Amino acid sequence: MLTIKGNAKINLTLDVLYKREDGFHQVEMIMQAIDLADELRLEERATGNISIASTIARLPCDQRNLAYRAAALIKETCQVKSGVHIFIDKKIPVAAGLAGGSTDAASVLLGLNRLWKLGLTTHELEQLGSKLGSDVPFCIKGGTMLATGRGEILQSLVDIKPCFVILAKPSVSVSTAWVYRQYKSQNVKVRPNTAGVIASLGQGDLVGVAKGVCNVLESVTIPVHPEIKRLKQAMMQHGAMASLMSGSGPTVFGLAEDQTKAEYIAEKLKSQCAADIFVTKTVGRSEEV
Ligand SMILES: C[C@](O)(CO)[C@H](O)COP(=O)(O)OP(=O)(O)OC[C@H]1O[C@@H](n2ccc(N)nc2=O)[C@H](O)[C@@H]1O
Ligand SMILES: Nc1ncnc2c1ncn2[C@@H]1O[C@H](COP(=O)(O)OP(=O)(O)OP(=O)(O)O)[C@@H](O)[C@H]1O
Repeated sequence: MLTIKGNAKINLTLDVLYKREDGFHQVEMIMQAIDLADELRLEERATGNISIASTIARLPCDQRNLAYRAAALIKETCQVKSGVHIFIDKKIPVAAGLAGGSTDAASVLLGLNRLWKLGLTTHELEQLGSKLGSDVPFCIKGGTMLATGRGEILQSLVDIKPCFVILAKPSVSVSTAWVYRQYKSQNVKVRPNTAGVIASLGQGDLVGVAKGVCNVLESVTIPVHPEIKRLKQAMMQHGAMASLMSGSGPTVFGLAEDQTKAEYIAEKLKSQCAADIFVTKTVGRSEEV
């Protein structure tokens, strides 16, 4: 038996460069692991079957679950006879822009590599992960990364100066595929200065990072769900250093230098906004096991 934690992510920047021939969009984004995490328990099964159970009733337990697909892929690739039962203690909101499914898939790849003693390198696990979804390779690596290509090509950046993260998840769900389909570059008013944010990270300049956060997918999701804009404004009004929609949305994150401030902002949001509110913090690569 093995237990493993899968961290959620936020996008500090997200730029879409162009639509590719394969239908995906070429992106450039700075991704950050956060401490909000699902916990997965993996138990080997001699029967050879893969099964899934979770704390969320509406999550599918078959091939539609990314964790199931990850187990099936690594089992087939490495010709493993054993099966596995996967229990997912779900803490990350679903369809929220926080890579909940992707991080479960990453945890299954990392966990089964250990449980089944397969000896795959991190790079090999990333390659398998990219077959499951664009965010999966980042979820395998964590920390602070520049992601390019369709999101699967990673370059380590200097870890963000540790800070607190307030998350506000409105009750709507957003489909990532739909958001990319609707994306039109002419509707984007401000694009991220990715190089500038990377320079701020390198200098340990959290204020510079906060000033630079920017996500072009807001141009699609906010017009349909204006509560995202209201949450962003409320975060700033109560003293967040920055606020932004994560990924394709709808979750909004805010950054705060200290825990007291983060909890103050969270309390204000809880009393004023219809959203699930969490306080968490950034996780650097060096802090991971
Ligand atoms: C929005 C982000 O979460 C930001 O980190 C990612 O770009 C999306 O990553 P993901 O959920 O792992 O996405 P995937 O499962 O690979 O793709 C879901 C759908 O989103 C669209 N998609 C995704 C990534 C990308 N670079 N271009 C796209 O157009 C594709 O239509 C795809 O069918
Ligand atoms: N293990 C899983 N956890 C959460 N969702 C899953 C899982 N497996 C499959 N799904 C499905 O994937 C869809 C997207 O959920 P997920 O939580 O991964 O979205 P997301 O946070 O927006 O992802 P991303 O930020 O990578 O685009 C949901 O409709 C859900 O039913």
